[in-house]
Amino acid sequence: MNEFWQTCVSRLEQDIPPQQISAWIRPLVPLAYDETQAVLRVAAPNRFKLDWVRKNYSLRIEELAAEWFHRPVQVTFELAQGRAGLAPAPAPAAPAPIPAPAIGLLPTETPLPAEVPASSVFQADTGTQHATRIEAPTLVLASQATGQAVYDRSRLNTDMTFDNFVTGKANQLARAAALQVAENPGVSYNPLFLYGGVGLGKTHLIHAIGNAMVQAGTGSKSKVRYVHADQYVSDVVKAYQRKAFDDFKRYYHSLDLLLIDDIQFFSGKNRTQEEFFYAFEAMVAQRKQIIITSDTYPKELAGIDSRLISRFDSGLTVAIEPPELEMRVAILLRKADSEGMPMPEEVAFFIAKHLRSNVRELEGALRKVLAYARFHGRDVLTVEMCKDALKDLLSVSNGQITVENIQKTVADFYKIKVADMYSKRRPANIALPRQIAMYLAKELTQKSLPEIGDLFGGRDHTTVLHAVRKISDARTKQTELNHSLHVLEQTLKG
Ligand SMILES: Nc1ncnc2c1ncn2[C@@H]1O[C@H](COP(=O)(O)OP(=O)(O)OP(=O)(O)O)[C@@H](O)[C@H]1O
Repeated sequence: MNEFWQTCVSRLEQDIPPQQISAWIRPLVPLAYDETQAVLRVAAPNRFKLDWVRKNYSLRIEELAAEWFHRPVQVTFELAQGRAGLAPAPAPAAPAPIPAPAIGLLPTETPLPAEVPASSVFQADTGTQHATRIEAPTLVLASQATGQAVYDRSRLNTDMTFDNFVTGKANQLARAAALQVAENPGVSYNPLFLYGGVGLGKTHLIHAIGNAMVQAGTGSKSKVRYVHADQYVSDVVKAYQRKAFDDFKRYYHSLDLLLIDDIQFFSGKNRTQEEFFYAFEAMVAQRKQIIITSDTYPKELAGIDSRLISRFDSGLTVAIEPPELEMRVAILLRKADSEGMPMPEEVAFFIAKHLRSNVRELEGALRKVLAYARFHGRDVLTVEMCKDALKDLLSVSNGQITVENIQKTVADFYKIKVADMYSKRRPANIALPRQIAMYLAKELTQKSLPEIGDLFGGRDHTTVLHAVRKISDARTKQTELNHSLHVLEQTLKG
């Protein structure tokens, strides 16, 4: 069941932008598949998400389920027990106090996509006087009382702060740099460039900087802007369509703080890169702070103009690495606490020992354990309960380094599908990670070359040998590759 769900989410990721995946798909929890009725039950964390997902994604999920289970499948959605669970990860921008009505600057004039009915974009938060629109594609805050919609222009997620950012060896440098920048924007490190694998806290940290600046009064909310690179690209497209580049430039060049997430999405988008280059130059010249995140360090970014790469590297570049065991435990304890269900240390150690790759994965596991506990009416978490709640996850990560672990970890790291590890496809962005996974399989497991070949879609042992030689040779010559391998080995060894 969980295997189906993981595959289903990866397939949806190919069709749906990442922010919408985070907002709508990740918060869903597959509950059960009834084989006799061919019914798949899926839980949504609240009524709004439930309605939205049912309307917009149920057909696609049914198609994927039919493909997986080899028969027509009906998907039913229900509210998660007690509407419990962690906030979706990463959470969409959080409700904030309603600011004074804003006159839309270009990015706030983004029309709703055609399929979004105006009546459904506001989610009433029972008992409160505000409503929140969730990522479709921009965040809107509205006062229900007055019916007056205003945009939160900063797009800051107020849930992501320094206070709730757990620190350890893996991220202490990044956090120190982020704090320094929040205290001295525009003068200490400009730009600050944070890079690291998926789900390691880059987005969290840049929101924390924005929130700290707004709170300290060093950045007025209207002059701080968080933007995902995808959104920036779409703002450029809209400026194009409306011949509104002057507005676009005026808006971006006037910011005090620009937080731009996942810059690797600029790859191959030349006009976007050009506009960003001008914004960058204008802001840095005026000592306005820019903070960038990416899945890799500047020189490794593919499809990005070398002028930009050299600018990215001109401030401070810091890595966030996968969390070590103690940090994973600390994160679990902290997050379980904030969910009102304290976790005994032995339970946190048990989960952390088995799930090593990133914080988002830990949050997912915690969500499952909490949902399981609530469903079974338990108020104390135990290791036995975790074994049951996480059995699908644990069978993949059973504490030992297996070829399956390696394939999943490498696929996550390079953002490709696990299925690509066995497929016959050979584009370079897949072939290299696959060779790396073969190399690690040889290094870190007892498997023979033919056994490894079998586990990689029935490849010949000479193919594996070639990959092992190639990667071990390349790592002695390429510092970047060596660094990536080091991170992967660390993740796998926990
Ligand atoms: N050190 C940490 N302490 C507390 N929570 C964390 C920490 N690191 C990450 N998280 C949480 O893990 C989730 C994923 O983090 P985040 O979205 O910041 O990752 P990311 O590095 O930006 O990933 P991606 O590259 O996939 O966008 C978030 O809910 C975030 O709050």
